[in-house]
Amino acid sequence: MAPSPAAGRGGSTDAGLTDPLLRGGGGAKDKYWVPADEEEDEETCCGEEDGRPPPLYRTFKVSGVLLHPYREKLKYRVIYGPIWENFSQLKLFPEATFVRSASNGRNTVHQILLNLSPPFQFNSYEVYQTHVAVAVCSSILLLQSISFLSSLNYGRLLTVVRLIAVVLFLAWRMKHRNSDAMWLWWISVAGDFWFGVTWLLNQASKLNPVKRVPDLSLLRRRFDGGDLPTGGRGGSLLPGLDVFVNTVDPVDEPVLYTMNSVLSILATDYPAERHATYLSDDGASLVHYEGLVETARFAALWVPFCRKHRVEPRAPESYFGRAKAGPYAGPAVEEFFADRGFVRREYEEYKARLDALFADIPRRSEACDGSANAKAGGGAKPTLMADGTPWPGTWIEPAENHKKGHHAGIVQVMLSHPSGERQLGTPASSDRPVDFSAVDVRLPMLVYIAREKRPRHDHQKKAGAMNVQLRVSALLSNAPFVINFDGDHYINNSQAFRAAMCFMLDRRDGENTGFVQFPQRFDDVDPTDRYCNHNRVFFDATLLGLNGIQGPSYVGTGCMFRRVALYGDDPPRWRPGDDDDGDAKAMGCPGRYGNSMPFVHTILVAANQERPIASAAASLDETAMAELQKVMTCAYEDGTDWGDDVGWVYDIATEDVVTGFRLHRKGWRSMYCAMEPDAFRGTAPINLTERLFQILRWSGGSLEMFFSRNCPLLAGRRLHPVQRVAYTNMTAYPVSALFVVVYDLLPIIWLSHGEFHIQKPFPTYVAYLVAVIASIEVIGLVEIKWAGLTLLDWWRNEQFYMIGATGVYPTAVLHILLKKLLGLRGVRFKLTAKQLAGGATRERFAEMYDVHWAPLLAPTVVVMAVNVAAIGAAAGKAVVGGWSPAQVAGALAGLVFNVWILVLLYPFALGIMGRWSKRPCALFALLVAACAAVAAGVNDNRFVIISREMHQTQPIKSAKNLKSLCIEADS
Ligand SMILES: O=c1ccn([C@@H]2O[C@H](COP(=O)(O)OP(=O)(O)O[C@H]3O[C@H](CO)[C@@H](O)[C@H](O)[C@H]3O)[C@@H](O)[C@H]2O)c(=O)[nH]1
Ligand SMILES: [Mn+2]
Repeated sequence: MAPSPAAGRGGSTDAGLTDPLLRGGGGAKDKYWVPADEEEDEETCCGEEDGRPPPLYRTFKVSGVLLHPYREKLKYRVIYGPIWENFSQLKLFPEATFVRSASNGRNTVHQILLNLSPPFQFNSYEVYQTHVAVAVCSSILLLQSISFLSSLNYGRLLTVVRLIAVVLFLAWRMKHRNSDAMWLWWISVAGDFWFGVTWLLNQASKLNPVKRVPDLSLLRRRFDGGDLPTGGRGGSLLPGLDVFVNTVDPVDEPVLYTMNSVLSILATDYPAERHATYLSDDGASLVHYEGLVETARFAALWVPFCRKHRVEPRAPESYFGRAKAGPYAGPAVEEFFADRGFVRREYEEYKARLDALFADIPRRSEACDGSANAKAGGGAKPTLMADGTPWPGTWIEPAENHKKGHHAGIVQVMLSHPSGERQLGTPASSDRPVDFSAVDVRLPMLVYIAREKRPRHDHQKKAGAMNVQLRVSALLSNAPFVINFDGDHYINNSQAFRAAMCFMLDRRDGENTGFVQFPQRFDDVDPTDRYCNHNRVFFDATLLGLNGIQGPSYVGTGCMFRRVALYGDDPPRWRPGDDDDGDAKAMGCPGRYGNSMPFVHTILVAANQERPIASAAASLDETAMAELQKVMTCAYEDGTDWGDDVGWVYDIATEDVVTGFRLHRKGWRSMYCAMEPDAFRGTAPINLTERLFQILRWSGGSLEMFFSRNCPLLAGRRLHPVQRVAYTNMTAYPVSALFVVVYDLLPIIWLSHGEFHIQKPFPTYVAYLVAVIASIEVIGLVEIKWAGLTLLDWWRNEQFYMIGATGVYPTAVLHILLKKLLGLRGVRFKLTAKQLAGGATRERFAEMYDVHWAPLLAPTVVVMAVNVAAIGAAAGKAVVGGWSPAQVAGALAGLVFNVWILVLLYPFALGIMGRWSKRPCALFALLVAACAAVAAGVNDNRFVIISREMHQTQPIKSAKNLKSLCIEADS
């Protein structure tokens, strides 16, 4: 049974945090979601009575979409059923007023009036439950008012309608092979066909969106106390979790972000003895190492402070940076302000120490040349650690064995694994006026890793780094689950790990769940999201759609994995035979995993979810250290399956999608987990060029995947058929851009030939186009309704598709062609530089106004120029050309097209204007001037003569017509 709301609030005494609310896109938008019964029916008939644990999450499906404009006051009817034990609970929800109730014997129906004013925020579990009820009742509302559509949502209906329109359109085009240039006609028919097919593929994966909402209070009761035989405090039974954080460069990826990410992980609400954090530093820089030392020290204050006052979010930079703090949730409000003040001052000092590292380390090394210098050999000045010994990683002054791409492997346990018992802190003292005598002050394990790098060895970027983390963590803590973060992503909701565990531990499909993906969310994007960094259509619509099939794809960060799934194990559902032994043998085969026997032994153990983590870490003797060093070497993976069937996948710019795909292909399913407040947040590139390089990497990587052995079309039968369709579309999409570019450049022909028709009869063609394009937009609008998005999200998505399609995607296609035909390198993993959030000194979003020229920008500039020219020429000809009304109409249709392209490319235009883009009217003026210039150019002598002589006697019909007229005029 679903828990009663009371359990949600008071159920757990120890952490009693407000259960974070399950993202619904906020308020009334969720009226489109109803509880799904098919997964639940089993559970509704048999609760705990038959000895099986209740489910840890609930499933919701889209029911239908109200197309009428959003109304603030809606009448809902509420079913009195499993959701509430008692209707009086409704009063917890102040916006609800009771109207009346009626019963038919089976169900009691309550009618309530909800007054939801957007944006509507949920802040307690009870309100969420009401929210669920609202979803239930809105479906009834829909059933009554639009019964015909009750089972078929509008989106699906429209999809069918559009499909028919597209088929008719293509049939009509094939029947009327009539154009001013047949070769172009063929290209455009091929393009239309391709657009139709890819649209259909895309739509297929969105037909059954599903939302799943974890039940955190139930998880707490079952695994943290309450219902447990071990009972209460410290006796958590949650499984172990290894957390991976990746970083490369302390400048391009500011150390402060990375350390905030680490702090938010150390302080998260998960039993300290059950998780361990591994920071992988691909630059092997001393700044990261010493920064982590400082962080471990500061964590001793920060983590207990977060626990004591139940602070959110637990990354100090964003906690102290928030303009408005959330409501106080802890038990010691009287001490809060003093404590906070103290911690804040300490944080400022800690930040200053981090900053100082950039000056201190060079100074330290400068100060003592002499002996250490000579010892190191090679003449280069060594970079010294705090104790005066040379740093084994990269040096400021590069030297053999101490430079980027060439250095030894380093592993260092910064915080060792804590004991399983709660450990209370000390009362306030003079040097630390914060009372921790009632707070558990244990810190989880923290490890620094810099893998070995050798010249002429492909280190496989992020995927390589994570595979090393996987092996090192196996030897140290070997948790059955792992979660990975990019260095700039921090935990924004301390319940996130628990939410993901609800999916992993659920009795229905938990054991077949290979990974749980959270959506990516970003701070510091400009308010209008000029470059579509939030990418909401993908994260909130596409991934929800996939969630209804086999699960969302892996998107690189904020994703929890089952360790054995990464090792290439089969999900239980697909394991051959009854005995797990055969499988176990394959799993333990060293050739596959490399020749570290201690590592191979950890593999079978990793499947055991109940085992507490990290006993090994306590006794790190020399042999253990040697083994750790061994699994970090470049040579370790030679001749093994690492990067292929084991771990994160290599030789591709987007390790993420392909790794998730490999798991899906094995038959694992994945789950999508969105929460309110957002589980994790990171930074996004808001400079146009950085952003374009990012999507170049994504589109190039996708194509590479399509043309590799990981092509979705080649996968076996364990991949769900619709999931296969979705992956095909997800990897082949850049190809469409070739046709988009052709269409966008069509005005060239028109400019050079005068009037030109790609398809005749032209008016019918235009009518079809309008219908086909309009319907796709309407479907898009329906989609944003159920996905809970805004018009702006959708519009930016449209715009950015066009920007990508004009320059980036064709470049990606070119890359892959060169790679396949000439064996050149494919798209590379270029690190996305992160801007430091606008401090007092820096202008906010300064990066957005920086113009970095790159060849990648050129094609889009050409497309813009061509369309501006077309507008100008049309204007010029219309003024002096003496056109017939039919011609003017034709030109107007063309004009609409040109303007549409320009409107879509508008953010790009702003991007290349740099600082001028702060005054967008300048752009408009520029456009008018450009048009006038082109129009004047068109207005050449010949043209004037024709228009003067032939004025109104002979309309110019086509290029040929024009030529003959010229001859006439000349003679
Ligand atoms: O040699 C390398 C290069 C990169 N990284 C790390 O990889 C992460 C992602 O790199 P970033 O430049 O921030 O890429 P984004 O474009 O922001 O990344 C998106 O796209 C990537 C795939 O292209 C995914 O891996 C990421 O998770 C996803 O956020 C960062 O933490 C880096 O530190 C390494 O560890 N080693
Ligand atoms: Mn990133």
